[in-house]
Amino acid sequence: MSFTSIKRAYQVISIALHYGLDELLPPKLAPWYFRLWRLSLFWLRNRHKQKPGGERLKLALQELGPVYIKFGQMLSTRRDLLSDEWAYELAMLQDRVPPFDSKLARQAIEVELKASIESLFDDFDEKPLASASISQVHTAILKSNGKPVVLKVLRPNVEQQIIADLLLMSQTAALLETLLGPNNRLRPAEVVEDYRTTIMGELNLKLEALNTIRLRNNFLDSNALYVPYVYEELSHPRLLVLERIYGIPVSDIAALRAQGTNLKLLAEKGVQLFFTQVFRDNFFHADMHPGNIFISREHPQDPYYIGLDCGIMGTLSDTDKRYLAENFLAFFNRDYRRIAQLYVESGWVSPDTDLLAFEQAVKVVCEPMFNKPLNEISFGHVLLELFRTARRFDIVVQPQLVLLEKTLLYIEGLGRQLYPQLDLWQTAKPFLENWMAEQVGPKAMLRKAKAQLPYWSDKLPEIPELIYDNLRLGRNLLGSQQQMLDKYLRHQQKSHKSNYLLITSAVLLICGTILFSRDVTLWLSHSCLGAGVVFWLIGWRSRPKIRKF
Ligand SMILES: Nc1ncnc2c1ncn2[C@@H]1O[C@H](COP(=O)(O)OP(=O)(O)OP(=O)(O)O)[C@@H](O)[C@H]1O
Repeated sequence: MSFTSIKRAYQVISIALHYGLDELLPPKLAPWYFRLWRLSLFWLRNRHKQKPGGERLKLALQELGPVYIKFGQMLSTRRDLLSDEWAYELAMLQDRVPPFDSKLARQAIEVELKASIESLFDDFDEKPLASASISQVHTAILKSNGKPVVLKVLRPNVEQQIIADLLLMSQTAALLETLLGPNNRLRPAEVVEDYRTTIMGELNLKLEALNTIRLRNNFLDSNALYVPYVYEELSHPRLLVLERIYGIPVSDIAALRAQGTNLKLLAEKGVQLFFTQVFRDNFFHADMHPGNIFISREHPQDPYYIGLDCGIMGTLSDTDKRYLAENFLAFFNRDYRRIAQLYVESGWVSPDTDLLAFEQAVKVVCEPMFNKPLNEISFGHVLLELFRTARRFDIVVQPQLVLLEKTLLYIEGLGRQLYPQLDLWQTAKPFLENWMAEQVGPKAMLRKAKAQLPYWSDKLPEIPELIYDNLRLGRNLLGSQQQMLDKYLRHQQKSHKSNYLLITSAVLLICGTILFSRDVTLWLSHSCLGAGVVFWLIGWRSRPKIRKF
């Protein structure tokens, strides 16, 4: 451990203790040696005793800096692990942080471009447009086409800070894992691993550039989503150059109302967008917080979304998608047995799961939701509750489904904020039903056959040869089977002959012995005994050898 990591570890510990996070640990995690260690750090008192636990955790993460803030934001979506109160507090974490020196930003941009800013851009604004935990955004005009662009550049040394913090986090998680035992519900190591994948993805702006291009291409002809153009040739792992957009932040409802935006249509488009990304494209934006979503200023009667920040994208396997759609449909048909079966069939829970008990548990969580009018039921909460229930039955947590659940919660929250009467089910049901019909109907068979076509056209030339080989193999097999059968029959015949001789020999020997003992004619008894011995010898010699067939 280097001096810097020791210093950071002390800093983390002192902030945690100042907010009394040690007092929030369950007794199992605070054995006597932990309490002794805590007493030895007597000068680090809890200075926020009067505040509730969730708020103390939020404040501590905020003070610990960007990596911990993002961690808290991610944790806030793990409602299967946290109570609602804590999840709510963590969801309020904001990662707006003071900007870093624009000289450093300029330097970093020029290193990536291997050219001076002035040679490629006009009007580079030294004052950042936005400054977040990982990057800072500056505006400029691209010299080559005169179009406004933004330059998103990573903070200096952000990678080293993140790697150091992640190391500390995984060491703490490993310690907690040992203290909690293998069957713990909190799974700290898994949570930290999830986070590592997410944050490391955000550190590579080249990846973000590729994701943005792919999402943009998926929605090129759409009137629901616009994704800014990426200047790929100017984008690098630490720098992203994008078309500048001038939308209204989605959270600014007052501005949206002022320009007469059709909020109902906007909310419905949001839900459709989500389902299109998940079910049609299998590529969904998984960081849909309000800072990343803007609304067009043009034709407010038919508004569209503008999506930014494609650092974290999710995909689902075909099987996951199908089970998910069936899950929603089964839920709205109140078919709880089907839900339980789906969880087992998809492999999300073990095949040994007690289906009846699981079905009952699903019913207990789902049935009360129907006490609400249909337009108040939240898809996100249905999914969340189902995962929570499945957790009791040892669900294997699927990171891609957790991402999806988080995105769904965002979309719903957003939709209801824009248009509180939004009937999610009515908006999504036709989409899901159509999709399901396409997956199982004759159309789906035709599509799957089409998808298999390249494989079969590749294999087709080999087919005659394969048939010939198989026929020859079959003929050889038949031949050898016939031989085995003949051998078996010969063996049986020999065996019968030998048994017959041995039995005759036994009868002659017994008769001979009886005649001899009763002093009946001597030659007769001796002949019987002699014939018995001869029959025995022939029978013994003609018995078949023991062999395997
Ligand atoms: N193409 C763009 N046009 C106009 N403004 C933009 C553009 N891209 C980013 N911004 C502004 O910069 C802000 C931060 O950008 P972005 O969300 O991509 O950064 P980030 O570091 O990934 O932030 P976060 O940590 O919140 O995810 C956005 O909220 C938006 O205000």
